Amino acid sequence: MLKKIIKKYWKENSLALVLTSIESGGIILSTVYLAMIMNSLIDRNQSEFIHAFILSLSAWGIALLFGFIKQQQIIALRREIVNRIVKSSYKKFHTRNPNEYISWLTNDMNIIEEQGFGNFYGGMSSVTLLIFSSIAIFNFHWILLLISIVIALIMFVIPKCFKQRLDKKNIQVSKTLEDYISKVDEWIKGFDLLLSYNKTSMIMKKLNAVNQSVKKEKISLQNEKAIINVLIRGVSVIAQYSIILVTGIMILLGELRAGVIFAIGDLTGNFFGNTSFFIEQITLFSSAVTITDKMDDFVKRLDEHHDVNQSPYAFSKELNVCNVCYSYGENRITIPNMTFRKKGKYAIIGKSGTGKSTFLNILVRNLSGYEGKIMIDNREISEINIAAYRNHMVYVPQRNYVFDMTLKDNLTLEDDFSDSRVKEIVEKMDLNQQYINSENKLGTLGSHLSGGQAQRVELGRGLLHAKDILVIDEGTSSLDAKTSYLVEKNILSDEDLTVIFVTHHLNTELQQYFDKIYSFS
Ligand SMILES: Nc1ncnc2c1ncn2[C@@H]1O[C@H](COP(=O)(O)OP(=O)(O)OP(=O)(O)O)[C@@H](O)[C@H]1O
Repeated sequence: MLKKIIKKYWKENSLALVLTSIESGGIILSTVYLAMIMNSLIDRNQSEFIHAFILSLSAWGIALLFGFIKQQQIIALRREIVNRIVKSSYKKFHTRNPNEYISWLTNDMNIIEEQGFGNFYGGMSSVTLLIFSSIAIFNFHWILLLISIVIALIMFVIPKCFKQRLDKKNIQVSKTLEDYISKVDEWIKGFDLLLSYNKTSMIMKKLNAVNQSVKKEKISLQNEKAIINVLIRGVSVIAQYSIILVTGIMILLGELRAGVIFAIGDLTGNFFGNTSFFIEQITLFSSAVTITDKMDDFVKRLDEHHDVNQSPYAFSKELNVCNVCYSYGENRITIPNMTFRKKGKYAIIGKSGTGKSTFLNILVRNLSGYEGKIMIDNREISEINIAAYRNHMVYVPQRNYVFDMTLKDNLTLEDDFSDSRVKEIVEKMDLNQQYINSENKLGTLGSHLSGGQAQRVELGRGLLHAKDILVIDEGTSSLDAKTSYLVEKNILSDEDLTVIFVTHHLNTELQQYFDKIYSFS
């Protein structure tokens, strides 16, 4: 994926390359500018002073611009990853622990930022300095440059021998970091529970264990890098001495003047120093690219896109469920035959584990690969464009999810709804009216709300967005009898909606509102 991004932003990269060259040139010229500034001060030459000063400022300006462009690349990569995650289907998204995505966008981005782009641009800078030194060495004698190039090529072979091991270690580090994020999420969130058991020390124990693995993998990666660097620098030192030796011989043979010996050390130091630096940087850069391979793999397995502007579709008569079975491996679940008429109200009851949530997940097309038929107005649901289908069906899942936004934003999900409609929903859900225009946020995962309030926010969101069919999975399980009666009655009184309501506590007083009650066994 990184390769793709680099290709896509090649124009900016090549610009950055030019800027790096100018920046490197600027670094060398800065001494000249300083000398010019000092000379102009001594000579009290005002125009020369301004000239040198502007040149000096321009060099630094370019360096700053270069830094800005470099930053843009990382932003682009983050955006690309988020874009790909957003486009994944329910099934693909859940092939991974959500914390892995968090790790991609945090840890992996840091690795790519430091080890990837940092080295990429550093490598570009070395190339420029390398070119300057080569020109200078060539100026003395072409044989010196030829020998330098041959040794430099040998140096390029060294990291190739270690490439596979380095890539593997980079991936290992990235994986242990994913694991670390997952464990931090799992155990830190369990704090309240563990506190009541006097077992918060478990957090320390579990996180220490996974931290040790991160440390071990990082040290192992660091060792690998150190071995490569020592070898490259070793060859670089030997190369410098060899060139000095050759220069000495050439002076004795009368091919070069004696003064060259004083300059060649510096020049070869620059040449081989930058060659080894370049090799190190490019090696680290290319192994950072390997991390993005796992993201590519994820993207290749995406099969479905959420394009909400797809062809229109309308629910006009009825939805039929006929001989549907779903298997989780060996566990085969049989769904009873059911019919849901437009604008009808249906309850689904049944013992825990009989497949009610599984059915709802099939119905809202989170799960595919079922046997049997689910027909909506005589059309198999899997044949309808998924985005268009979801536009008509709203699903309120068993586990509610409240974002750290205001009540209004949580209900509307930042869609356009009139204030009066939002107010009506807040009333129907028996939520506090004073929250409607409040700027107060509801806290991460609704931490500023009670369990029952969070559930009513989720139900309100569903009711507000539902156009045709509202599917609710135990949506009132955290509410007291009086509130759940009120909220359920308000939902069931909506004449235009088809409601499919899974519940463990069917309110006898509300039975009259249901057209049919289906029982799972
Ligand atoms: N992702 C999954 N992987 C494997 N098995 C699963 C998965 N989800 C559910 N199951 C199994 O499928 C069966 C039906 O689960 P489901 O959640 O649909 O039941 P339910 O009737 O909704 O239960 P409850 O009333 O307790 O919510 C259970 O045996 C459950 O263990």
